[in-house]
Amino acid sequence: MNLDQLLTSVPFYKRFGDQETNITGITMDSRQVKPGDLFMSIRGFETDGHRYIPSAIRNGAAAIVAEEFVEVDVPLIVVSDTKRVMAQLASYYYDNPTRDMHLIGVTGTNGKTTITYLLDEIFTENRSSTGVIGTIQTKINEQSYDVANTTPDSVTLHDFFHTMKEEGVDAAMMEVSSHALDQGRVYGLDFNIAVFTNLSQDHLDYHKDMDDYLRAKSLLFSQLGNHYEQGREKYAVVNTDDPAGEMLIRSTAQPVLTYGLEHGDIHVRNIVSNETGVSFTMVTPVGTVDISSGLMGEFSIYNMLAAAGAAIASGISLEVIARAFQKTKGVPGRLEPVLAGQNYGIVVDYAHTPDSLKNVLSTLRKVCEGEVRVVVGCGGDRDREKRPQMADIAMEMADDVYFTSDNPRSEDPEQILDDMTLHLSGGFQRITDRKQAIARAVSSCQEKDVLLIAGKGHETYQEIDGVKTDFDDRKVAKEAVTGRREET
Ligand SMILES: CC(=O)N[C@H]1[C@@H](OP(=O)(O)OP(=O)(O)OC[C@H]2O[C@@H](n3ccc(=O)[nH]c3=O)[C@H](O)[C@@H]2O)O[C@H](CO)[C@@H](O)[C@@H]1O[C@H](C)C(=O)N[C@@H](C)C(=O)N[C@H](CCC(=O)O)C(=O)O
Ligand SMILES: Nc1ncnc2c1ncn2[C@@H]1O[C@H](COP(=O)(O)OP(=O)(O)OP(=O)(O)O)[C@@H](O)[C@H]1O
Ligand SMILES: N[C@H](CCC[C@H](N)C(=O)O)C(=O)O
Ligand SMILES: [Mg+2]
Repeated sequence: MNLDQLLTSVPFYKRFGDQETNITGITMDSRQVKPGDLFMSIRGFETDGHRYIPSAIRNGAAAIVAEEFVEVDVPLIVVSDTKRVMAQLASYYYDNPTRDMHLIGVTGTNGKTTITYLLDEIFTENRSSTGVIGTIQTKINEQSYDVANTTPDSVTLHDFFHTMKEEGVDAAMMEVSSHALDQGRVYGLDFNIAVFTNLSQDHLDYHKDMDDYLRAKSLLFSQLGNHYEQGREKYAVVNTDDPAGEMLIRSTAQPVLTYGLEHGDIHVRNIVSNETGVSFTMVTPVGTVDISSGLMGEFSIYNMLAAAGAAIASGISLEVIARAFQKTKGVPGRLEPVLAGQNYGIVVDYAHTPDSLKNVLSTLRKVCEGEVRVVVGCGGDRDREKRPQMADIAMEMADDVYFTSDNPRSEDPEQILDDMTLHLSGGFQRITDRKQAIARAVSSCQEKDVLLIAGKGHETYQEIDGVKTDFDDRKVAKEAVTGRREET
């Protein structure tokens, strides 16, 4: 594409060098630059992309976008915010793919992955062709792609949406993290529906405080635009049982569907919750329907209400929604049972925040006839404030606690465990090696106990000292059960 044509998508810029230039790709990483690419210089958290302009040009960059003047012999475009301009350029370059599909964005501290999976199941039940972007994978129809972030950068996103359009996807659901909103990764995407799940302690390594975290979340709702200008049905779907919901409602000009357990446009009656799942009557503005699902716990009802809200706003019938909830197999690594022929329960779950740990432990408490045991750690290079909070929850809610490592990344694992445990007076085991911690916990289990292995869920690695090695809680737990059986 011609550079002049591409630049029509950017309202304000200064151009140096007016030679005719053809652009054959957009990239923000000098190491990925191919001849003909437009190189975006991004000031990041680790380094400054402007430092790599010479290396981008050596790799064949045809033009540079930067936030300051630099002497180069290819066209230079100077703008005030390269991250957001990158999103505008990517939208134009990939022919605004999200304008041609139904796009649902889900934000909130917990439940995003689960809700996008439920929406995928609902839209598939409705015979749509679907695309999903999130923590576990990007999925376009049946094809799966690996992802480095829950919400990728704007070029990767537009590339995915372009592929979705080519593959005939008509409904896409994506997780929108607060980091992505803050960094403009989703800027320029044309969302039809924005969903809010809940707000609780996390990411205070990144956001200044909880208000700052909520402000980032609110960008998804202000981005929904103006209903009348767009001429397209757009909705916000908001959990009003969460106090943060009100602020998000004020952030959007679009109509809002609220949900909550007892109050809200969508709410429930007659909840039955046990070890086989939940059932309830769902009351909605378009009618009432009985729901029965194998998903466990009150928090799963919230996730179903959020997904139902987005589906109802998309015009999908209650019958289709109920059928999808009935059929759902759940999400990998979310309350996933480990079945190795043992007479006690083992569950792997991605709870890595205080609120999610509390929810999962309280769900297991209600169904466990024996002792509840937990193996849990906290991630390195992430929110330090949540560490003692998660430890307190484990101590209060479980009968037997094993503190261990969960992706220490560049941090000293002992320091993380100190943050979790130094304020405690005992009554727990501290085993830094996660495999050993799981083996010890498994060896303590008696008939009818339940062991929760929390924090890593679907992850298949452990990152120590910046190096990722294979590690899958589900496999390690199975091996521990087998090992215990062979010992006896
Ligand atoms: C802290 C953070 O959010 N970092 C994100 C950010 O990278 P960064 O700003 O640190 O980039 P940087 O390393 O400083 O580099 C700056 C620029 O120089 C460029 N560069 C760098 C080196 C070089 O040789 N050449 C070169 O061109 C880089 O490509 C980049 O454009 O922008 C990148 C592209 O979008 C992200 O991949 C990266 O996510 C990192 C990997 C990360 O761990 N992020 C986490 C905190 C995150 O975003 N998590 C949320 C989910 C959280 C949740 O919901 O639980 C997510 O959406 O994934
Ligand atoms: N609505 C909810 N409220 C509280 N906790 C929840 C809720 N839904 C799921 N959880 C808990 O949070 C964990 C993560 O769920 P899920 O992966 O759906 O959330 P997420 O928002 O995508 O997380 P991430 O921010 O890591 O992408 C689950 O394993 C479960 O323990
Ligand atoms: N998206 C989350 C994942 C946390 C998962 C947990 N296993 C950890 O490594 O902290 C984050 O990056 O904060
Ligand atoms: Mg997720």
